Amino acid sequence: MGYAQLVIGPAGSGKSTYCSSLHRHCEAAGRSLHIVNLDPAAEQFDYPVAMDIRELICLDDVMEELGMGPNGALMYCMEELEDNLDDWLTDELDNYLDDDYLVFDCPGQIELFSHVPVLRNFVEHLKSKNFNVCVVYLLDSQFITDVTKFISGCMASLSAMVQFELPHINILSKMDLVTNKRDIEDFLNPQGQVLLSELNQLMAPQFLKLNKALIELIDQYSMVSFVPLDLRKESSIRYILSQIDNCIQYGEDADVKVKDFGPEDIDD
Ligand SMILES: Nc1nc2c(ncn2[C@@H]2O[C@H](COP(=O)(O)OP(=O)(O)OP(=O)(O)O)[C@@H](O)[C@H]2O)c(=O)[nH]1
Ligand SMILES: [Mg+2]
Repeated sequence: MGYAQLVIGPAGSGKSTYCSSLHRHCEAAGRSLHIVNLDPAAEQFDYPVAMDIRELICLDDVMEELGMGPNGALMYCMEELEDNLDDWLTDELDNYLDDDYLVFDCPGQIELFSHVPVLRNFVEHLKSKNFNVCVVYLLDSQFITDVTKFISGCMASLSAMVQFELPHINILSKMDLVTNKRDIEDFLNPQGQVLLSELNQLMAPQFLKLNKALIELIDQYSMVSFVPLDLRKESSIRYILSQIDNCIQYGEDADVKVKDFGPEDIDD
């Protein structure tokens, strides 16, 4: 059994920074973790790159040879990845053993986690190789200063939840930049009714029904829960990692192996 995090979220939400902080944290804790670059446009890394999509395909080559712009070329590269799941990815994964923990640092193009099936198929491939996968969705706390922005962030995360159908953790990144904590606190564990009344106050009366439907949708998917990430605090990273480990049952198998079931453990 392998373990994996798929780190996604809008452009600039802090995915690569999170990956490098996680790597540093695990290194200090003596825990092995490998970060994989899935962004063909990335140029600099603060973490050792264990696997790199740029070994498969180079964004600049695609732009030059096919005359594409940066976004079109990126989608082309990701489709190339999809076409190479059975060879390139499988060969690369063969370098890792049972119990290895991989973290995939993804590009931030939102279409990759809303409707384009590349990453979904990528994850299916990982699952077929016996990986337990958790989606880690990062949202920049700087954009969550009012309820309308919060709702749009939730809806983007929700579309990823629906697309991947995997254990899913929402992270509010860059908490060090939040000066007024009260602005954010309302959104970490918000109450549906409170959000609804704020939304109704901000929007024209013809949106009342839509607002109610949106909040109900978010409530029903248990979406209204974000874990704050403050990279200055080791405890914050540790907490998030423990939540993710829990989702993908990392460490639990080991416990089962060492537990010695005696007759007293058997239910009558
Ligand atoms: N203050 C602060 N800045 C951060 C934090 N995380 C990321 N940043 C900054 O935000 C910018 C984007 O961070 P990245 O980690 O590159 O974001 P990304 O999601 O990987 O971006 P793309 O790969 O382009 O989608 C960089 O300038 C980072 O230095 C944080 O926790 N606090
Ligand atoms: Mg990045």
